[in-house]
Amino acid sequence: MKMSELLSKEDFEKKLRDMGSMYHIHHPFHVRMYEGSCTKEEIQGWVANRFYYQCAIPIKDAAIMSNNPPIEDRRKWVDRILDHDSVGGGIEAWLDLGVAVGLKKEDLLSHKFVLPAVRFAVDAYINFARRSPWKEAAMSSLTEMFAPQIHQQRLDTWPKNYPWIEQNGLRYFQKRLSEARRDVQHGLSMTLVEFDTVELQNRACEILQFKLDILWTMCDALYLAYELKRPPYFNIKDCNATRKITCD
Ligand SMILES: O=C(O)c1cc(C(=O)O)c2c(n1)C(=O)C(=O)c1cc(C(=O)O)[nH]c1-2
Repeated sequence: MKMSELLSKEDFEKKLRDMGSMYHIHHPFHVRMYEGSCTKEEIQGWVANRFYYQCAIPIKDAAIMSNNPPIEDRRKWVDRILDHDSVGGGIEAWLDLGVAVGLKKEDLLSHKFVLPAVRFAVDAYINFARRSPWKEAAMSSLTEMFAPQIHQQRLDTWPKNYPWIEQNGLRYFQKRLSEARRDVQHGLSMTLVEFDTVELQNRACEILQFKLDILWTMCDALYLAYELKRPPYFNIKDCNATRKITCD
């Protein structure tokens, strides 16, 4: 609901943090994953589809850089790109996760299992970063306020629930715990200072909702394809465009 009065910084932060009640950690697909009810194919489908998001993150961060933030912010933003793109960084760690769950690196890199709705949702994030003023695009990363909990949940439960996954594949989640907290410190302090009218505070909430929608929509696509077994064209005879996971 829209605010009609300017919130204090404390109340504005609380309002943003309260939106964590819509984080994808609560999506039924993630709940099943965390509880240990996912099949190997479901885990593989999630890892392969999420790789498209992983690849998009440094691209959207570069798009934010191209929209001319001040140098102090650019210096911090470079670290975000390196977190993912450097040698041994997030992209490589995610590829290791792929191998740990039984996927081939080349299949991940080809994005051949990526569902159309996942692609559209992730592309919407990149396009938003390209077209928006840098502060709006930067604050859209604030779903990361809620991310350490979801990474920790995986670290705590996957070894017990999915013993077939090689442990070294979980390095990505460990690595993100501190990186996400550092990103949030910067993104949140900027947002609390810069979004300083009632209109801007409402705009910030709208943007955070947009980002929550992207993450939730990705889970919806996974749920439909892997849990309900209704990927696109599932009812079309002999259709080879269903992005069915096929590996052994
Ligand atoms: O595993 C997750 O659920 C999850 C969620 C999010 C997020 O909330 O956007 C990110 C990540 N992971 C992540 O690993 C990551 O590097 C990241 C960067 C960003 C961003 O918007 O800049 N979000 C996320």
